[in-house]
This record gives sequence, structure tokens and C-alpha cells, in this order.
Amino acid sequence: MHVTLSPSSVRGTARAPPSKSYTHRAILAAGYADEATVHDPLWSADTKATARAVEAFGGDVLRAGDDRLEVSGFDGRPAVPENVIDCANSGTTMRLVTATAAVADGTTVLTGDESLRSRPQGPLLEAIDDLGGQAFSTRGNGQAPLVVTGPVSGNRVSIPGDVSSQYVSALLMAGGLLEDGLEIALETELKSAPYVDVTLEVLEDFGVAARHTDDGFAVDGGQSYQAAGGSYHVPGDFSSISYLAAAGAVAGDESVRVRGVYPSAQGDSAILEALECMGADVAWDREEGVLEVSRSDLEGVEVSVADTPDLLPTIAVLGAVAEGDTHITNAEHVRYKETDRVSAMAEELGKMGVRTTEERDSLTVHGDDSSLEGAAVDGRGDHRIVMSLAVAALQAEGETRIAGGEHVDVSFPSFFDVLYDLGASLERSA
Ligand SMILES: O=C(O)C1=C[C@@H](OP(=O)(O)O)[C@@H](O)[C@H](O)C1
Ligand SMILES: C=C(OP(=O)(O)O)C(=O)O
Repeated sequence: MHVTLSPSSVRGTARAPPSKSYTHRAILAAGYADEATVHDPLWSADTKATARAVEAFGGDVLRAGDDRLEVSGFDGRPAVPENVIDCANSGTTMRLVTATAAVADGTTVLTGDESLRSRPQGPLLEAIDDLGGQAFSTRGNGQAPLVVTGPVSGNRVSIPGDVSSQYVSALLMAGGLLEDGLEIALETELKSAPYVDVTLEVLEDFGVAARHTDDGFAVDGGQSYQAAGGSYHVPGDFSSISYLAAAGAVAGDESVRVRGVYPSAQGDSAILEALECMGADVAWDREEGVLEVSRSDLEGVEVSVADTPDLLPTIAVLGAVAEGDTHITNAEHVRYKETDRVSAMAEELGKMGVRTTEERDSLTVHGDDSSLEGAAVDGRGDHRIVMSLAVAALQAEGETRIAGGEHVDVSFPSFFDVLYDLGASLERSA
């Protein structure tokens, strides 16, 4: 699907979509449990992949209306899947579920789409080997398809933290089922660290004891998952909120209000600080869960995305609109996503007349030298590239045509409907 956008101003109220990260974890935690109801889940291409995986291990995920999943779990004993698990485009699914496979008594095969089959899984495979399981990439390159044989039995493992935090989240979630639990020592500094805090929060909500340690994380053994009152509620998604907030900052005529914006462990709430540092007009009522952002003159800033890789495309677009340079640092791990998002944003914004300087670990957007012009751009099959380019299009001169608009179904399926309702002028075509 192509989406063609014309310069527009936006205003009005939208609802924050539910968090993808919390939904993945809640579905899998409910799978590890006997049963649980997940309220307000994100039902998107990626979270459906996790639901299918839970079913492959012997659970059942029933969609009981738009706002509820009834999950019958496999109660800590994943069955050996009858077929290959297709994780589609979802890195979170592949990492979380590879660790589930490591506690099953037998062999699981996992694969995904072309993008997912190019992403790094090697450190997690090695950790499973070190714990006495067998895990390998069929191509021997640390990428899916993966073959994982469990059960693992060790109780201490070390892993790098600078490729993906999802390895740690995966091992923590599975580790509670092991007899002796699991200590995870980090071999490097941890990138995307707040996502592990999201995992710890969900574990706590499902009654599983886990914690930070001096050199990493630990989870006690022999635990069972149980949600308090049998229910779990998913909060709003700050990565998705970032596009709505950015739309308000670059094109918010009166203002853009987002409802359902409550504090949680999500690092991507840092988008609000970044916006404020750039000079945007941001008001967040944490009690009421209402965020309000309106158009202002933005100035370039330096922002580290060490903790918040998914914000890079949004911040790059804000930098294109801002005066001066926006220097996005600690960004190497942003290259290991659905696409290499550092290069993708440099190249696609380049088509729109934006000058950038790309280094291995950083992206600088030269706002002063840029005049944002409409262009034919490619979403690279990556939901976040598509959504951030759509925000850029609101401010660009002339029409912007984005290829691959359908990929928003990965994390924010109603994105273009919401943007349209806020006043964006857009048309979808084949
Ligand atoms: O655990 C999670 O839910 C996620 C962790 C992050 O990945 P990395 O830890 O691989 O950086 C993030 O980019 C991804 O969108 C979601
Ligand atoms: C990188 C992302 O997700 P995942 O790792 O689950 O594919 C994302 O949503 O931006």
C-alpha cells in the first residue's frame, strides 16, 4: 500500500495504542501460567506472532472482543511444538520464544520473514548451549531459522548486553521455571535497558521474583506464573505515542491531545523530555493520563538513544524540522532492527532534502541546511520508518508518497486512521 500525504496541520484528541512490549510479555506470561485474562492488549501483526507461539507450546489465546484476550496457558511446561514457529517480523517474539523452547523437553524450530531472518540471535543461542541445551542457526550465521533443543539445566550464564536486551528479557522469563533459577551476568553494558525493567515489572505482576544484581539480573527457580486476580492490564505505548506527539510538535495547529498516557517502565517516555529540550510545548497530566503537544519552533539537541532505540526515527524527523543540528548518539544497536534504521532514516530523509551525517554509532541531522520537501520515499518494510516519514510529510513542501504503508500493522495498525482523524490529508492506494 502507498500512502500519499500533503502538508497538513493536525489537532484534536487521539487514544494511545496499547503497548507492544507489555502485550508480548503479558501473552507469554499468561502462557507460562495456568490461565489469565489480558485486558487492553495490542492486537497487531507482532503480538499475534507471540499468541501463535503460545498456542504452539500448548496454550490457547482467545480474542474475547476488542479489549480482552483469554489465555489458557501451558502452566510452566511448554509442549514440543508440532510445527515450525513463524515469528513473522517480530524480534521480541523470536527472542522471548527461543528461551521458551529452551525449557521444553524436545526440539523447536523458529523462523520469520526476511527481515527477522537477518537479525542477530547468536548470543542467545550460545547462552542456551552454555546452559546445557542445544541451539543453532541452520545457516550457521547466528540468524534464523533456529533449531533449539531443551531442556536446559544450568543456573548461571553470561551474555553481551549491547546487541539486544531481548536476550536478557527472554532468559529472565524462562529462568523462573528452571529448578535452580538463573543468574545472568552481563559481559558488556546493557543497551535498551528500560525494556528489561518492563520485563521485571510484568514478572512481578505475574508473581515471579526477579531482580537486578551487581553484574546483571537474577530470577529465582521453581516459580509459577500467576497474575494477581487472574487479570493483567496493558498500558499505552510510548513508542507509538512518539509519532502523535511529534505530529503535534511539528504540525499541531491548536494542539494534539493523547489520552491513555500513564507513567510506566517504558524508556520511550523520554520522547517527552526530548521534545521539551527542543523547545516544544508539552503538557502531561500523569494522573489523568492526558498528553498535550502543540506546534512550536524547534531547536536541535543532542540525544542519546542508548536506552530508547525505537525513538531514533521520530527524533531524526524532529531534527529535520528543527533549527540547527540534532545529534543522535549511542545508536549502533538501532542498526539491528527491522531495517538498519540509522541508514534508512539518513537515506529516506535525504530524498526529502534533509542533510545528515551518519556514523556507525550516531546520526546527525542538519536542520539548518535542510528544506523538507515532499518526495517518493520507501518505508523499507519497517513500521517505524513509515510512521516517522508520515510525520515528516506533514511539514514537507509538496506531496510525500510512502511505499509500504501497510507495515504499520506491526505495532500501530490504526496509525493512518488516527492521523487522518487528527486532520492529516492522506490517501491510500495500491
Ligand atoms: O523488549 C522489547 O519489547 C523491545 C526491546 C528493544 O529491542 P532491543 O533490546 O533489541 O534493542 C526495542 O527496540 C524493541 O522494539 C522492543
Ligand atoms: C524493533 C522493534 O521490535 P522487534 O524487536 O520486536 O522486532 C520495534 O518495534 O521497533
